Amino acid sequence: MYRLIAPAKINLFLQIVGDYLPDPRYHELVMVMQAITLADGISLSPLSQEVIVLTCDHPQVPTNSHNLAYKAAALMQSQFPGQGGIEIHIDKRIPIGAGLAGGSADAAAVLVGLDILWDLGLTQGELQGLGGQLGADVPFCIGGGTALALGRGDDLTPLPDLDHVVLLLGKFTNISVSTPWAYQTYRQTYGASYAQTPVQQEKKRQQGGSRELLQALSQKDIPTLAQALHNDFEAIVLPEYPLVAQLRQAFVDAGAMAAMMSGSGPTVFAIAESQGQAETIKTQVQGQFADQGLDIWLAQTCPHGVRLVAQA
Ligand SMILES: C[C@](O)(CO)[C@H](O)COP(=O)(O)OP(=O)(O)OC[C@H]1O[C@@H](n2ccc(N)nc2=O)[C@H](O)[C@@H]1O
Ligand SMILES: Nc1ncnc2c1ncn2[C@@H]1O[C@H](COP(=O)(O)OP(=O)(O)OP(=O)(O)O)[C@@H](O)[C@H]1O
Repeated sequence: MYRLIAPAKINLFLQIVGDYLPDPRYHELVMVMQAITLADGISLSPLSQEVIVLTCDHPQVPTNSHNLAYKAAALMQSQFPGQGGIEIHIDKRIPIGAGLAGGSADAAAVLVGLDILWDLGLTQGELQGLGGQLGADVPFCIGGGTALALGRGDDLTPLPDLDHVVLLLGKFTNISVSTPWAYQTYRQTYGASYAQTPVQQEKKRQQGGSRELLQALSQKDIPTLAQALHNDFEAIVLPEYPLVAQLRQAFVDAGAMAAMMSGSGPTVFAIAESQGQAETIKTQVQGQFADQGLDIWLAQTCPHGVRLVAQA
């Protein structure tokens, strides 16, 4: 049995530039993505029959072919036939529909795990190419760390690692945001202002503010990086979910360097100066939203993606 961990991600920067020119169903993005220590556990066991059996300890996660981890196994079976079947178990720790790429992380873990189990010797680039067939976030989840993500979000350039920056993550139990809804709503609201040509897109990228964040990152200047956090989705998610906006402000009022929504939301992450300060902020903010179903996790930035942790 092979056991892997599948780190979640947050978006330190997320700019929607316009339509993704080869395929206008997608959006052209500028993102800085960051793996974090909050991670799912994935167990893989070979089966002699060419079947896929998937179980998960979370009732809301589908255990059929709608599960992204199942899709990853089916893709690997189609690309590399004759390797037998696989039993997958997911210990779900990443909140669902949270903007943390929970499904994408699990899919990435299945790709990496089957590459090892079947001794395929695939390169990271080949694994990321397979991941891109499953979803835009999957390629990043394979290698993790810190990366600039352009195009659909799967054109990745590794960036200097952020060393164990202390984070708080906050999500209301009864609020989940569908990523397709977020993009559709963004397009309905702002589509008229999309950059239409490659020249306009490049100008928008240059003026979007990512340069300041990338400079702070290269200098490991966390306070400046904190002020350069950005997420275009906030403009449509925060008005729809005022509690999320209040949570973002509460983290800052309690002393966090900065707070920002991750991905299409609704998780809000905040940067703390230390583990101790994070504990204090957590207690204070938890008290402010008592009885409103707020979960808060402590985590850190993580320099890697999927990792094999045990082999039995
Ligand atoms: C919001 C982010 O999580 C930020 O990291 C990602 O952009 C979303 O990545 P993801 O969930 O893996 O997205 P996919 O599963 O590939 O696509 C889901 C839907 O999101 C929209 N989508 C996704 C990525 C992208 N660059 N433009 C889009 O418009 C498309 O309508 C697509 O049908
Ligand atoms: N392995 C999985 N784990 C969690 N959800 C999954 C999985 N496979 C499929 N899903 C479905 O995907 C939907 C989105 O879940 P997920 O946790 O990936 O959202 P997310 O974190 O917002 O993703 P992203 O940040 O990539 O937009 C869920 O409603 C669930 O039905």
